Amino acid sequence: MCLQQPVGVGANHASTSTSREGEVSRGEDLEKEAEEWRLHPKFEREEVTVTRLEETFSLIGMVSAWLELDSPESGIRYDSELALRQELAYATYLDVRTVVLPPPRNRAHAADYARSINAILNDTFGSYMQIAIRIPVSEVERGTGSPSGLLAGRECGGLKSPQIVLSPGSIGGEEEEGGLDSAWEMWDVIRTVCGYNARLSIVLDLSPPFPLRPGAMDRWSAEPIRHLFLPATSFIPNAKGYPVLAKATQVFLKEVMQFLPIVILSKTQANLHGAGGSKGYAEYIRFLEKTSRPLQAMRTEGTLESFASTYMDRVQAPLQPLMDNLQSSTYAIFERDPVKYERYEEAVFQALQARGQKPTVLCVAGAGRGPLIARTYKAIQRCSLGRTTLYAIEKNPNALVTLQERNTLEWNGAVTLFFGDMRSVELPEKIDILISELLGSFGDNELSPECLDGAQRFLKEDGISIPSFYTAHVAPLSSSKLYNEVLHQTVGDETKNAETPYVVMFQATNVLSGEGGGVRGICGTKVQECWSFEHPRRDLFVDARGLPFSNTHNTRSAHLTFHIPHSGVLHGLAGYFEAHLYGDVSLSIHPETKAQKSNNMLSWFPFYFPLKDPLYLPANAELDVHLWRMTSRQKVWYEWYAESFLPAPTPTTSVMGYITPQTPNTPRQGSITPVRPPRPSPMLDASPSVEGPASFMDLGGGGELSRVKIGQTSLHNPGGRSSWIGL
Ligand SMILES: C[S@@+](CC[C@H](N)C(=O)[O-])C[C@H]1O[C@@H](n2cnc3c(N)ncnc32)[C@H](O)[C@@H]1O
Repeated sequence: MCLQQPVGVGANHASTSTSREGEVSRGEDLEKEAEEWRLHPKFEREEVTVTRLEETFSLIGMVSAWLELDSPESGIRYDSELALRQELAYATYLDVRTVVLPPPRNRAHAADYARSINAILNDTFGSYMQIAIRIPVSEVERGTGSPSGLLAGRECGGLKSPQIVLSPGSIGGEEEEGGLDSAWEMWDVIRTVCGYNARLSIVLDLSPPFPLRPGAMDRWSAEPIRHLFLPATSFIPNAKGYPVLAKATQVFLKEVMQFLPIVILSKTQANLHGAGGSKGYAEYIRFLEKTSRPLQAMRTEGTLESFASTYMDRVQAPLQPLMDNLQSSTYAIFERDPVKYERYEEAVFQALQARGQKPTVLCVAGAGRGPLIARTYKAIQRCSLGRTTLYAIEKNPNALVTLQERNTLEWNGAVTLFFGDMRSVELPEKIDILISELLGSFGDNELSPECLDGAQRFLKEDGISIPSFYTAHVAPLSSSKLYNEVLHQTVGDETKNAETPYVVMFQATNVLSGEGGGVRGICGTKVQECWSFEHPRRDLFVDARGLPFSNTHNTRSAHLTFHIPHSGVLHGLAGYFEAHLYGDVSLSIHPETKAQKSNNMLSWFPFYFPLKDPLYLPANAELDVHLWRMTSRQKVWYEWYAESFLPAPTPTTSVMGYITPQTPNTPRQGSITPVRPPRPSPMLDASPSVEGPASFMDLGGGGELSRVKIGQTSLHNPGGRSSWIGL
């Protein structure tokens, strides 16, 4: 929907007539015409490229590229917004569902651009229309700064590669460094001002140059990318002259293909490459699609990705198997896991083997529909060692019926079933091996610690628990999709929803933390351990029945510090667990160990602690995360809170060892004078050479750094007011 520039836009730039009089009169005419247009905007037939409904099915409308919603001149901004409304009204008339807007170009006026978009999103017209903002990933080329805000991308259809223009001094005089993150920052301003409106998305413009800094593109995977814009100029010829993409662009594209974006190719008819013709570009994109690992994993049966493909980025309330009685269909989903039960069988097998010929009493606590009994039974048969006795406990009366049936049909009555809560049921004798699977996505969130504390009284002195040990882990997460999901739920109020942890199969997310100690060298790893639980616990004070007096020993707290190498927005915390079953057998959903410990295990999606309000984190920030596991007599709950800091020189510290340049007022050349190290810039993204403690030296420092606080979240879920797990 390419329009000519209406008279109103830029009319106050005026003309170059030869005579002064003519100039004045032409100026007046233009102004009058502009006023008429402002009052009643309308198109002439020859100003539009489509007119009929039949032409607009699946059409993506390209809004005129000359619109300057972020012009430094308020008149141009005003007229641009009017012209945009005119185009969108016409697009709505023709039922166009998606329109692409030209990129913001002027960081200093990104808020103006954002305000206009927000006003338009809140207008009644086009309420089904997706507004896609074209965002170029290419970094600012030094020296292109111009206050005019419009250097490129003016031509119709916006096929020219847009550039970002920084107004002089727009980012606190740090133009050079600020440019690195400008495109993302402008997008961040727009979506924040627009309240994370679900109708707003990104057309990621991959026009060259493609950013090569490590981690520079990661942040885009946490944003709503619905389209990719790929001009033929992004391609390079391969040895035979066919168009291909450079390695870094290929890697990025293969990764984002899991979001199923629409790829918009342009200039394919321009004969820029020797072979392949105009179809060569699309054929190459299809080839990348076929070799995209995440996409193919989603399409291959038996993988976690294919199992979870309909759950991607959907927040779900965690199960509460202690408080609720699960449905048969829920158990059936667990039982599809090809890995978890195999791991348990192996753990029981190893534990039995370690006991040799000794008679062994085993108990499966929380047996559900019996898959762990079946695997324990198999492990016993595989061992064919000494005499064994097998008990099972289940508190869900409905599942007990299935257990009774299976015991008769499959296990020849070899299992003695007990109905009730493992914290109160009595067994006829002490046992050697206690097998349970009461783990949640965060390890302890389905109250395995409390249940097993109650069941450990069955264990003999040297008895073992499978699992024996588990740990909870977190990482700071960015995802506008998840933020939206939590915000726009149909049930519950906003506070309650934002103070509830969820289970989510992450897709459009980005872990913001980096490895390495950060600028001050004190930060932990990318994903950090919060706490652990061990079973059985021999140090508990117990009553006459063998039950703990209180549950205070199961409270936990964690204070973790993360290094944030690239600027980003924190929307929540990702949670994971690792569990040691027995011997060398473990389970894990920790992103760095899951492939090695329990690859393709389907039973657990990661945990997600949302934030009520997003927290902006500049590059090189430190994020302190506080997490608490709290308990009362009736319930267990989590509280969470985060603070952000920037490394800064200690105010009183002066550092010896810098050779100052000679000026009339400084001592003779080569003398050593105390100077204060320059502040590491929040605008300068960390590169591999600036991630460790030594990096500060690279930044020109060398002195002690403390830190200044720059932000915080509220305390989430105090007293378990919004979410808790019933005991
Ligand atoms: C996560 S399911 C696991 C079921 C089955 N073991 C499996 O792996 O598929 C946990 C089971 O433990 C049961 N359960 C939870 N807490 C219990 C308790 N305190 N006493 C007895 N059963 C319990 C639940 O009813 C549920 O059947």
